[in-house]
Amino acid sequence: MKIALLGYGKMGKEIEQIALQRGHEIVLTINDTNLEDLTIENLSKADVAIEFSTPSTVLSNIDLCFKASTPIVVGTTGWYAEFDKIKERSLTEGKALFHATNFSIGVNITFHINKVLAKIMNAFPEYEVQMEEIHHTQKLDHPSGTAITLAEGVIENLDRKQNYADWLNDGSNEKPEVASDSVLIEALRQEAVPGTHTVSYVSSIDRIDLRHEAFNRKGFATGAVVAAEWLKDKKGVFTMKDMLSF
Ligand SMILES: NC(=O)C1=CN([C@@H]2O[C@H](COP(=O)(O)OP(=O)(O)OC[C@H]3O[C@@H](n4cnc5c(N)ncnc54)[C@H](OP(=O)(O)O)[C@@H]3O)[C@@H](O)[C@H]2O)C=CC1
Ligand SMILES: O=C(O)C1=N[C@H](C(=O)O)C[C@H](O)C1
Repeated sequence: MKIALLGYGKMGKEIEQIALQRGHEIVLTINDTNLEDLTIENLSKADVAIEFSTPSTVLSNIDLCFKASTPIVVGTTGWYAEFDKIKERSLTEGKALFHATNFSIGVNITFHINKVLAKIMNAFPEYEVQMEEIHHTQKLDHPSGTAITLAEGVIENLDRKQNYADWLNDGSNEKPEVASDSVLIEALRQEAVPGTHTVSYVSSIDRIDLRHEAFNRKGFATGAVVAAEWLKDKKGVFTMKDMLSF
């Protein structure tokens, strides 16, 4: 396949390596220094675009891919408040969009277990649920997209939780008080951490942790390339659970 990489930073470069290993061709790479190449004409030459840029640039990149009718795989996080509008436009205009807050298989297994665990915990009100995400210091958004997906999995399945609260713990602020129906997500920023997520249930006598730790970015990048291969020749809006068989 001919692939356009929208965003050629940490993830764009990792995706390039995996895509080349899998026999694909990179026909366009875009970062902040060559935005003049980001045209409908250039995008039309690609079979698929893979978008890992920034929360402030992703929406215009989706728009350009829709105009070029180039299927797009989106890994960028921090834009999901606009998701419903984008989904409706994609469906109305007959475009192809694959989105995921996390493309790694390990995290998607964790998403599934998280939902099952949350359902079980309805019977055990003595446990309080809390969440932690740790990422590298360059990360622009908080809480992470993955943490939001985990929180949504809890909220859908654990009757005593209705929403989540965000706490960027940079050492300068204290743990906030949150309403009893809220899941607190603590975001920590530490040098070079690719992404670690923990969902914890804590009682006065013990603690259960569901934890995923990425050792590097290969899982995210491989998942994005496999999603691009899967998306080819499809129309509609898809995510990992459409592609995975569990
Ligand atoms: N869904 C998933 O599995 C994963 C998602 N992510 C998400 O992917 C995104 C990117 O992460 P990461 O690669 O670590 O970030 P980086 O900061 O390393 O890379 C972002 C890239 O976007 C480029 N860029 C800036 N403006 C534009 C534009 N208008 N169009 C296209 N590219 C542009 C930047 O260029 P320049 O360097 O010149 O500024 C840079 O190359 C983040 O939102 C992150 O949360 C990350 C990992 C996994
Ligand atoms: O910014 C990152 O690096 C990551 N972002 C995604 C997120 O916000 O969940 C996925 C992964 O954790 C790495």
